[in-house]
Amino acid sequence: MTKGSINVSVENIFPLIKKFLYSDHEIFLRELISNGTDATLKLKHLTSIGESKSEYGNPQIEVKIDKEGKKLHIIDQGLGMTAEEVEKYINQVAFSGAEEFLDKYKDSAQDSGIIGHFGLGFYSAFMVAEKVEIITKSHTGAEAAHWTCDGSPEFTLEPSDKADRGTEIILHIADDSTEFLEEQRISALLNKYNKFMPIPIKFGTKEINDPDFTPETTTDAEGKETTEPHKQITVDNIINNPNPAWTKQPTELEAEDYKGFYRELYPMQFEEPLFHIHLNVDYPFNLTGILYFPKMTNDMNIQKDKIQLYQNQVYVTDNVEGIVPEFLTMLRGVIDSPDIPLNVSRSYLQADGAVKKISSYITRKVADKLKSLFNSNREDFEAKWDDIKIVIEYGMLSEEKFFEKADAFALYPSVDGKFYTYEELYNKTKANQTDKDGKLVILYASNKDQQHSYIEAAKAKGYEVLMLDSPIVSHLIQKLESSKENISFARVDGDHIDNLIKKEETTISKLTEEQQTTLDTLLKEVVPSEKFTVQLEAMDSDASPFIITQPEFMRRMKEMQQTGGGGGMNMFGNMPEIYNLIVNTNSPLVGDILEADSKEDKERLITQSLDLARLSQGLLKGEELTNFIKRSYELLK
Ligand SMILES: Nc1ncnc2c1ncn2[C@@H]1O[C@H](COP(=O)(O)OP(=O)(O)OP(=O)(O)O)[C@@H](O)[C@H]1O
Repeated sequence: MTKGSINVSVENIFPLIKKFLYSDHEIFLRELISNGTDATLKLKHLTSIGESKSEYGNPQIEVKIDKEGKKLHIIDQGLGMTAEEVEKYINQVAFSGAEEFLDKYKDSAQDSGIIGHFGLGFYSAFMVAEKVEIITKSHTGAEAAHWTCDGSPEFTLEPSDKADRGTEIILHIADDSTEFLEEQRISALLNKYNKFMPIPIKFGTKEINDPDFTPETTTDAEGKETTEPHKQITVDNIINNPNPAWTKQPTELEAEDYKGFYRELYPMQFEEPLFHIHLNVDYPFNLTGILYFPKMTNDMNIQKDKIQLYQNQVYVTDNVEGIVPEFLTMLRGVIDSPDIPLNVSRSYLQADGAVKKISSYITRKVADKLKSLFNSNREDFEAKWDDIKIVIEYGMLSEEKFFEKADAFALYPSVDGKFYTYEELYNKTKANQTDKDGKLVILYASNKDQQHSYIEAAKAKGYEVLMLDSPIVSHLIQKLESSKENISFARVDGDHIDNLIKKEETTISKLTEEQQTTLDTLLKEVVPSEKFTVQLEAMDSDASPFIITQPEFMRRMKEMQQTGGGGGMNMFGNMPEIYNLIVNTNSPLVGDILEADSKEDKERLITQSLDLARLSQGLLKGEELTNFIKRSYELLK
């Protein structure tokens, strides 16, 4: 037996490991299973190139709980270690790794974004164990070795009679970590970290129906049929799928396979994804993965953190911030890359060149996929638009490259259910909706019911009205206005239609200057000035007499503030709601107001008309609405 002291400068490293890695104790299992997987894959490689005489076979990794003995076993059939290798890799190399890790992250240990992202390896076992044993037999056939360490720098190393190739790690679970002797806890951990690892992982056994057994049906004397019960057999409970869909080539997979994998990833999700994007690149970095577009609501916040990040099929995190462009964090799926540095902070990640390349590759790939979906089946794409627009619009706002590419597939639906690309929209509206200054005005609505009368007024002029209702639409409009030449967007209820798209011809007012002054004075007496800015306009005589509008600029700034961004524009959020009241001086009703006999009658007509205008904008509520209805009944008498 060899006794020795692990060569460390810290007197006793284990309490430190425990203390600093407190929040992430559970990762020990992932680390040990990863080591077993590495050892197995290394052996596979050696046997394939003839460097090992050992028979590779069908190796698996077994996790076993010994509740009474308070032990947890992790057993692999990988290449194993000789006593010299244990001495070298465990006593010297691994330990210096652990020591270095602690040295580096002692101060930032609170940042659990760092901890748990590898680097600690074998010694993470001491986070949960008071004593650890390694019993290992090398594939070379050398005598097996038995290493024991109780958490102090002292260890023992002696020969063992282990006959079969591979390594068994035995953790004597510490009193404060007995949760790791619970089957459910281990099962949940395996499911979280090891669900897609490349070597089968056995955790206990399970009963299944024997697939080779066909139950016989017998008929008794009375003609009654009885079928034998199914025969149950006990099989290994393999907790992982060693060949998940993303590790395969897209050509090997059918649509059904992608859907199946989605269900495997999100067993609690009953809705099917809309479509998938298979990522597969090996130069200048390695990355595979499958991203899914789920059905999306207009709520942007609740759906993040669904993309899982793996490194060589080992689960790392579901926080892919910085690696996946933000707008795509609303998607689901997996990304697997050995090239993403994991034991560094998030801010470093964002500055890392390789990571930036990965992020822009993903953006490009998503844009290409969307374009091809649009080109190959436009009808289907249009049908899905409502569910995907939030991601696309958000992407257009946040990634310039995506904005450029999205021109080919971003859609602008009309209130009549037609869908235009930007180019189509431009060509369709250019002739009719260009104003006298040569600017194209694109009209839109956000609510078909509320803005019905305004939409109708625009349509009566032959204008096209878009239906734009996602929460970030004001940001998107702002972006489009600044990137496209000579266009502006106007919501249909922003002003009277003739003011939204100003043409040369002006309608002449029927009222004299004097009558207009009288009207203006009258209106100002009745209409509360803190709520409405009165504006006299000579319009078609059959257009509405009173119209309430909200200026585009003000409304948009307020909306942008509500959905974030907008820098220091907080002032808009605090501004009271103020509307324009447009009075059509050519309307017969306005003539009637001027000619009414008494001042009382004049005021009554104004109040009634104002209330009707407010009603059509959904602004008449509460007591004012009650009074309006009362007054209207009076008029009918
Ligand atoms: N189950 C095992 N079978 C064979 N060798 C092993 C096994 N576990 C550990 N080793 C050896 O011990 C070394 C140190 O392991 P450790 O987990 O500390 O670091 P690592 O696996 O090299 O890196 P990482 O920090 O990413 O885990 C390994 O590189 C390997 O040579």
